[in-house]
Amino acid sequence: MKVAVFSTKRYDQESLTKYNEHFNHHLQFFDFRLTEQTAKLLEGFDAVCAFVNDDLSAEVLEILASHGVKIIAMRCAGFDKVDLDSARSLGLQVVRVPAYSPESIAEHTIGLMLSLNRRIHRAYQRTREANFSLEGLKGFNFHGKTVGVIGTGRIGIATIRILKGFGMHILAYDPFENPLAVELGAEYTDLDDLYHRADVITLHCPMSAENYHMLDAEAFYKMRDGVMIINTSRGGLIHSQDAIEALKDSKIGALGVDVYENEQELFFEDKSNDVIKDDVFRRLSSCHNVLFTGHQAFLTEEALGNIAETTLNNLAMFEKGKCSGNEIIT
Ligand SMILES: NC(=O)c1ccc[n+]([C@@H]2O[C@H](COP(=O)([O-])OP(=O)(O)OC[C@H]3O[C@@H](n4cnc5c(N)ncnc54)[C@H](O)[C@@H]3O)[C@@H](O)[C@H]2O)c1
Repeated sequence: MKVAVFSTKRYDQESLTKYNEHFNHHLQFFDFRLTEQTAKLLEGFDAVCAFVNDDLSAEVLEILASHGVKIIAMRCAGFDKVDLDSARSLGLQVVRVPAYSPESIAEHTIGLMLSLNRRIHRAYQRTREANFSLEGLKGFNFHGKTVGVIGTGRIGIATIRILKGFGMHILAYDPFENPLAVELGAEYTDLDDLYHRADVITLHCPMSAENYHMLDAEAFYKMRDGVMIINTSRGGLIHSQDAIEALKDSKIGALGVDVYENEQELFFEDKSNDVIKDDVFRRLSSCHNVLFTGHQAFLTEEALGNIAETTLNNLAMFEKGKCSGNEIIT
């Protein structure tokens, strides 16, 4: 298949090229994002391979379909950027990589928790300047504390497995209870109770119209003072402006985020020579108790390999008229 691969970095190109030896697709890499403008380049392509911040709105999908594209292969788990109704009505298939390595995201989640709690990000800066003062670096034991896990799918379960090792009491919320979570000792409860009791809250649910800004001023109000919040899911789950107010009031004691609601303007690029115009981001990132990573939770050797192999196989199965099991349009 002739595949236009958008938003590629060197690590994507290396893993896709390596695994494509078994598939022989014709891959053309673009380092820029898919937008209404770049979609116009796609005459003669059968497929588009897109990533988390590519634009797959109705307008873009219409351009792709008019150029003869038949399938969108998301090389990620989330598909919140794809207008599925339009894809369906245009006869476009959409495939994804549902589970490339839940442990990669779970381990990054724990990395954010530990760094924030024990102020490792601050200690790193200080010791480089021979400042060995411990003032302001006090943390707390995770052992015996309560963590609330919102979303108990693949990544939520992988995270619970690690949290259990810390000796934490685990609360869980998910509209569909997962027996694996119960087996691991998690206690399912409703959101209000989770907000009320959790010392740490970690988000592992997908982004949807219903849960857009699920953590807003009203939700923060119900939480414990000084709560730690971790988001490695999707930026739109947190109302960033409300989070700033909750940080100012010390309602949020620590915020660790790998995703941000306006990340498409920032993440995956070197902006160190630019003046960042996003004031909300600037205010958040200036807080000593906020730790950002730039959507890197997936970035492990194992995850990249699985993403490449599954994506290329999804396309190969479509070409053969077969199902891979990773179709979103059914
Ligand atoms: N930062 C990264 O690099 C990265 C990488 C992969 C995935 N993700 C994000 O992680 C999310 C979770 O991935 P997964 O593989 O565990 O998905 P999954 O489909 O296995 O699990 C998601 C779970 O969330 C539950 N859920 C849905 N709506 C909910 C709600 N409103 N409240 C609570 N739970 C709800 C579902 O019932 C399901 O059990 C993805 O949707 C994606 O946004 C981020």
